[in-house]
Amino acid sequence: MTFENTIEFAQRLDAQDKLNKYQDEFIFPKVNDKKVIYFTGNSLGLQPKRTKAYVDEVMEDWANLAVEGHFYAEKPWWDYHERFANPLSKVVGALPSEVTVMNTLTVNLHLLMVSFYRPTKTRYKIICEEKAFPSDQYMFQSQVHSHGYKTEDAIVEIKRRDGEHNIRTEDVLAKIEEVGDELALVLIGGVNYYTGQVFDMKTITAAGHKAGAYVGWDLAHAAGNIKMELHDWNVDFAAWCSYKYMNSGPGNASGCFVHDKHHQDADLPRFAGWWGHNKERRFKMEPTFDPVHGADGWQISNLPILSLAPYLASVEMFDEIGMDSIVEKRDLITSYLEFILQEIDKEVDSTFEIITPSSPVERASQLSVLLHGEGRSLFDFLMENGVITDWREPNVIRLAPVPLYTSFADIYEFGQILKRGILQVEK
Ligand SMILES: Cc1ncc(COP(=O)(O)O)c(C=O)c1O
Ligand SMILES: Nc1c(O)cccc1C(=O)C[C@H](N)C(=O)O
Repeated sequence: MTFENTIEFAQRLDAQDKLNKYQDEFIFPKVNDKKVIYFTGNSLGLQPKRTKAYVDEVMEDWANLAVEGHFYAEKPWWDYHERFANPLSKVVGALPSEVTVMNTLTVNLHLLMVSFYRPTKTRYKIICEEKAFPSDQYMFQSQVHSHGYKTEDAIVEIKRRDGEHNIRTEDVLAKIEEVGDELALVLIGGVNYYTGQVFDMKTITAAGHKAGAYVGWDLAHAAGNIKMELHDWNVDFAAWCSYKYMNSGPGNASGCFVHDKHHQDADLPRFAGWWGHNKERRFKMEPTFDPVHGADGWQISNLPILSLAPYLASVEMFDEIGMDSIVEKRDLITSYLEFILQEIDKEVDSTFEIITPSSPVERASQLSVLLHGEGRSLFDFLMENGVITDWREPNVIRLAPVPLYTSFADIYEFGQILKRGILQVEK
């Protein structure tokens, strides 16, 4: 499609957009009495209007039923999490038994590493990406230390080549082969938080397995953003937060995937708690742990229903829309944003650079822009003028035109604000 940098063209795209009506399903903050252009759904998604009713329902049930709500609420709390299995499995390409919701992301990755990072004297290394999200780096360091290994020996980072912003798949595969028999685990962010690069999860997972390692994915920036086939790709485990593209609220519950080939493996260690115990016998208060078959068997505690309520509102919305429609609009609107950035660049002769891959296969709903010249003051200008982006050190702004609530007209308007900003900041 040939794009145009005009409001009329943007409005024509909006008129053809099947997801356009969903913008009205979300609550937008306002700046100067005008709803913002929200580009930070990769950090915290907007609040869907329907969420409040889900939370109110739990509050009402708690008020009216108290403890009886566990079993007699319209959506009983004791198996509330089972409502996620179907819709959430479709979001990540899994069998319903392979997904569960619990805890928060880093906590879940730690818990899954109890099962899938079991180093031996000879096979103890973890491969991850250079500059992984800091929480992942701290997690890797504390995991290898807890097993008695040294960071510099046990953690192998895949580097970017000099002068390049993204990691090449061939370099990931070469590193996996090089580490070979010493490799215990490959654990990478499916979509890199800083650059927005989408990794080739299928190929990397197969390579990790060929080397005899387990392969897991941190899907914080992937869930609700890209289409995945975790089951078919034979991924061992994965976890994601629900507060970014899945709009379930600040710091909210995490989703987990454990491949069904591991569900019956009694030798797989895990940290247990009563919510992972055989559902029929959970309230018999037996002394010996008998895990639920499926990802639910990794649960530990009685679930926080007030956290799950917004997440349920979200997965039901995703189920209604489907990942195919999201991906279709995502690719178009991301390309339109890229076009607008390039147009503004030509018009004002700026010095910014898009560091996200240009191939639609390697990117999703995020363009990261390296600000060589304009820097922090341009970011401040955008924020003051109702464009909510984020700043990541040393000098990158990330723009996520989330397909569920961003219009093509927003992208056009953003271009105009950006142009004004660059001209003003340069003065
Ligand atoms: C890639 C990635 N991993 C981990 C985290 C940490 O998530 P949490 O604080 O929910 O554990 C985030 C975001 O905060 C992230 O983007
Ligand atoms: N969870 C966050 C928070 O509570 C405050 C600020 C940022 C966050 C984020 O989620 C950051 C996000 N993971 C990122 O990609 O930068």
